Amino acid sequence: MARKPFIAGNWKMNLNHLEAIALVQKIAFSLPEKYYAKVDVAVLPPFTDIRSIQTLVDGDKLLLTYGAQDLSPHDSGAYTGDVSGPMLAKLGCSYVTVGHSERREYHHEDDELVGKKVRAALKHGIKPILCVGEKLEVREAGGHVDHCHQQLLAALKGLKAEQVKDVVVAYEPVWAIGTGKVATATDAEEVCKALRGALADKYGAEVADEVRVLYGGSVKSGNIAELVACDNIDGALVGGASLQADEFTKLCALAAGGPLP
Ligand SMILES: O=C(CO)COP(=O)(O)O
Repeated sequence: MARKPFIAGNWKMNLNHLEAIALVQKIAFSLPEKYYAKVDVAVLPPFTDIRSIQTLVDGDKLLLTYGAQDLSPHDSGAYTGDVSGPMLAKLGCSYVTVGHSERREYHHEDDELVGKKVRAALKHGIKPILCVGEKLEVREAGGHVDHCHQQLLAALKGLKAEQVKDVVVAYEPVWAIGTGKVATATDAEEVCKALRGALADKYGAEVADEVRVLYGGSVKSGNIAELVACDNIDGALVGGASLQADEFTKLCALAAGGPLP
């Protein structure tokens, strides 16, 4: 089955709502609509930008989608500072990142919490972008495939095969994030292929064939083409390069198979 490439821009904690509007307008202006037939594009801004982006996307009927970078495992209640799945769904979010290594590291999120967040997203019709990835010492010890495999299956625990189809998996080796050190396409494909294999073993070939597996970590317009050329890499979760309209547009166009706009 041919999976449509998917490029998601994780803005992390960058851009206020005015800057967010300006960036989405620039992307909309520079990436002609015809590209969306061949690539799905999403931006994942901070919470404070989402309402502005919703208004822009709905008002101008943009084909770009958007989502959030985190959600609470709870629907509502006394959880100061948290934002829930129903709130994100009401804002039209299509995606939410879950288990990003920065949340695992700075907010001590473990696989159990990540799993709860995956289930919270799915419950409200939001596709989780489930991030897995190893630190440098794990890769150097040769444990990267097992590590990612374990993170994946732990987060999906308890889900039915039908639900797993709506999960997007992102392989993001921690040592490649924000460092300029991109994994080689061969290294990225090795893990993405193993993750799809793990999904096939547990949920069946049909599910594994449908799930989109992305690579993330220092992705730019200069390396996206060789990454998406790999059989098991269906696109990218892009950090730094998603903050520049020209670079992000180029990257999306290349993931669509070109030509550059
Ligand atoms: O963490 C990332 C996306 O979620 C990757 O970030 P960079 O593209 O800046 O390396």
